Amino acid sequence: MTTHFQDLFMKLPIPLCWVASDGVVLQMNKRFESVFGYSKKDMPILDCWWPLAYPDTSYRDWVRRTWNEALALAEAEKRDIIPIEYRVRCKNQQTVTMEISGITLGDGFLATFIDVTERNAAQERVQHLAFYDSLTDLPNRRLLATRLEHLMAKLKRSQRCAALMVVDLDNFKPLNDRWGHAAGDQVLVEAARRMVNVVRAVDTVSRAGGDEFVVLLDEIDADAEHAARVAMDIARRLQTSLSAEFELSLDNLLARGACHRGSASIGVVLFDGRVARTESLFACADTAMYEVKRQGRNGVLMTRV
Ligand SMILES: Nc1nc2c(ncn2[C@@H]2O[C@H](COP(=O)(O)OP(=O)(O)OP(=O)(O)O)[C@@H](O)[C@H]2O)c(=O)[nH]1
Repeated sequence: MTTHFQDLFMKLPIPLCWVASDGVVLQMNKRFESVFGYSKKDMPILDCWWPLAYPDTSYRDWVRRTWNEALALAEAEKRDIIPIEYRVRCKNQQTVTMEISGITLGDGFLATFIDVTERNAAQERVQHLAFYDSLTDLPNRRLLATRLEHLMAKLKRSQRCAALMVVDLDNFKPLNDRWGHAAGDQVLVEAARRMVNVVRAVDTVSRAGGDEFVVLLDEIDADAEHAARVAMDIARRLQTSLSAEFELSLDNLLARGACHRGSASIGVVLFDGRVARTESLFACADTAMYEVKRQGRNGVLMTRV
């Protein structure tokens, strides 16, 4: 390298590492050392880099294979090394996600590194916001709809029954009015936690909005009578869990020992893979739930489509 380019190489604000074809690390720039913490002392040859950067052996094998393939392709087709994302362990034990690419240079290659850790985390946050309720962290309507579609496809094959429940908390507005919105929020979060504890991991507890939740019980049984008993049993357990006292532990309320005794009205619909329109499930469960409200709240009513 001429002095001019040597200077440029060392000072460029992205990590760079130049490796010869025999695996000798010819040079890394300052940014490489500051980002990863490794210097030429740590990695005089490329073989030292792999166990440092990728301590997990199976992940390391995958990285080496994909990197070598990308490098071979770049050499064969005389073009840049295609960028691939790798999780790299730094010397300070932190892991960063890097988009690694580069160019073939001389008889070796020059690797370039772009830190995509933050970008990926932001994408995950956006993705999460699109499918989960921000208060309770439960799946939202959108994710519920997707899960219901998958379940319908499964039920068509298995010929089993499943159940959908609309769970609406009773007298939630007076709670908000008396103790404030933050206290109401706390009850919603706790109600969500309790419901999740009642159902199986394959089931879905989602928040439909306000104080209304929708619970989807995945495949229960092929025998409709037995499935109905199981669904009713779970609905009753949900009802019981929501009737237990809610402690309101907000700072300003603690002194007053505030608590809330809630209840819920639950409409259940049992169905199988023959249902043509999933909207009808929501309508049936909703109607059943409103009937419970009409009869004085705090109850469960089941219907079938
Ligand atoms: N704290 C809190 N309140 C909410 C939220 N979303 C909706 N609400 C309130 O929840 C209440 C729900 O209304 P309703 O279901 O009609 O009230 P309810 O008293 O439970 O009536 P019943 O269901 O007939 O027993 C409304 O007062 C909304 O303002 C929220 O995210 N947090």
